[in-house]
Amino acid sequence: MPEAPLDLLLLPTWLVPVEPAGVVLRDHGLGIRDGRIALIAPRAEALRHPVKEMRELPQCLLAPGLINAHGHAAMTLLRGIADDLPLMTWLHEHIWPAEGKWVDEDFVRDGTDLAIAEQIKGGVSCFSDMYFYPQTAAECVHNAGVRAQITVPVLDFPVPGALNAAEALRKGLQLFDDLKQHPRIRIAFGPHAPYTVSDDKLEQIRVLADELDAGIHMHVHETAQEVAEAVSKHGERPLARLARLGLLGPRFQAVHMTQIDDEDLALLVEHNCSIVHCPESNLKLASGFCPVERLWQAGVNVAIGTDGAASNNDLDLLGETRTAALLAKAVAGSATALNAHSALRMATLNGARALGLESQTGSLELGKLADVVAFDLSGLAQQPIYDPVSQLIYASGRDCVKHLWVGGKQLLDEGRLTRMDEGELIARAREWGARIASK
Ligand SMILES: CSC[C@H]1O[C@@H](n2cnc3c(O)ncnc32)[C@H](O)[C@@H]1O
Ligand SMILES: [Zn+2]
Repeated sequence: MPEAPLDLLLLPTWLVPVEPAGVVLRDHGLGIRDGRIALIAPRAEALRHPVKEMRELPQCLLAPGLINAHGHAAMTLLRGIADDLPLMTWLHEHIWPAEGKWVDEDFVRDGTDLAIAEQIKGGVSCFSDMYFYPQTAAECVHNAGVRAQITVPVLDFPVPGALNAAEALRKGLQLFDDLKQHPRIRIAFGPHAPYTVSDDKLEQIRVLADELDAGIHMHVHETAQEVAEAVSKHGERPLARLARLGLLGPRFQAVHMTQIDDEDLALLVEHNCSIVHCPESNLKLASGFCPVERLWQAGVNVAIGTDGAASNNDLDLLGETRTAALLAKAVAGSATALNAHSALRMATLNGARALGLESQTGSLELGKLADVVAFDLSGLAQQPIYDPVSQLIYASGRDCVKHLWVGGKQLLDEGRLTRMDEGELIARAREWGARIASK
């Protein structure tokens, strides 16, 4: 049988598979067939394969698409509405009142589309979302062609789209059912935080997540205040409470974790949990510092997230990765902490692992989905190039993102969105901005 032709052969100057770690392949080709990576070979060998389409990518670094492991997509429409405030003031006095007033299905649709477009332009092939009207966010993901974990938000009080936790879970279970075969969307549970979800609901979520083999994604230990209040009210740290309730395990995604004592670390290791580190949101809200190097040394999987655009204020995962690499050194008091290759791994394969997708995406390996980003390193500010990964993490901005494929489908071509109308997205966002600012 003659070999079936590749659908697409990409020929970059550098190919960084992420797995194996630390490898940079020069002058190699990556072939895609049926949405998956079908070939990685030296250029001359790759060119001997039959191909339908070939793309030369001179001075480009080809890497796995970036994975934004925590965000609130539709909050793009609240970008800059309440800056320079600590978490609880920001949330109680500004964000929750604004969400109560403005968030409906149209808000979520327009805000999520804007977030998806911003992320595609920033090289993100997959993101995690925790927001209201998850069914609407799922529709946006479906239409845009990206990959996502959509979480079902659960809180003890009424929120947009659900009068109570029971309604949120009922609608969430319907979403699980509707999307269980979706090739790009994975549904998970999103209990908001230990201070907003009571034990009975957490226990219910544990049972459902076990039954459905689903992820549990939650803000945990975001600030020292959260931990101190829990200890003074209940005599227990929030992570210890979650362990007692049986929530911790390999499907548990603890977002933030700026406060980690020895017992917390032991729990994270014992239960093989993932952490989602959101350094810029933590810096801007002065929430604290996640001890990334300590976690890394202990073998805990650490992924990266931007958090929402109202606390970051962008969805720039490449920038976030640079911040993470720099901050890890300052927090560890060691310049060797989190080097550029490890930082890129956090932004790709570790994100995939946190979301339970590591067998499918997060690295450029044969058989994996073709979620691939091409960064253009030909610019003046990136010269000379000793190590292209160092140049990407420490010397490049998201303007160098040139192409993005998700499952082999091109969503960004020469920096332009292929499926979304940028002008229309901007117009819709401006309309929301004008409406919200006028009230
Ligand atoms: C369950 S829907 C999401 C809910 O979370 C709020 N939120 C956004 N960022 C944060 C954060 O850093 N900590 C806690 N809560 C946050 C968002 O505004 C929604 O209300
Ligand atoms: Zn968040």
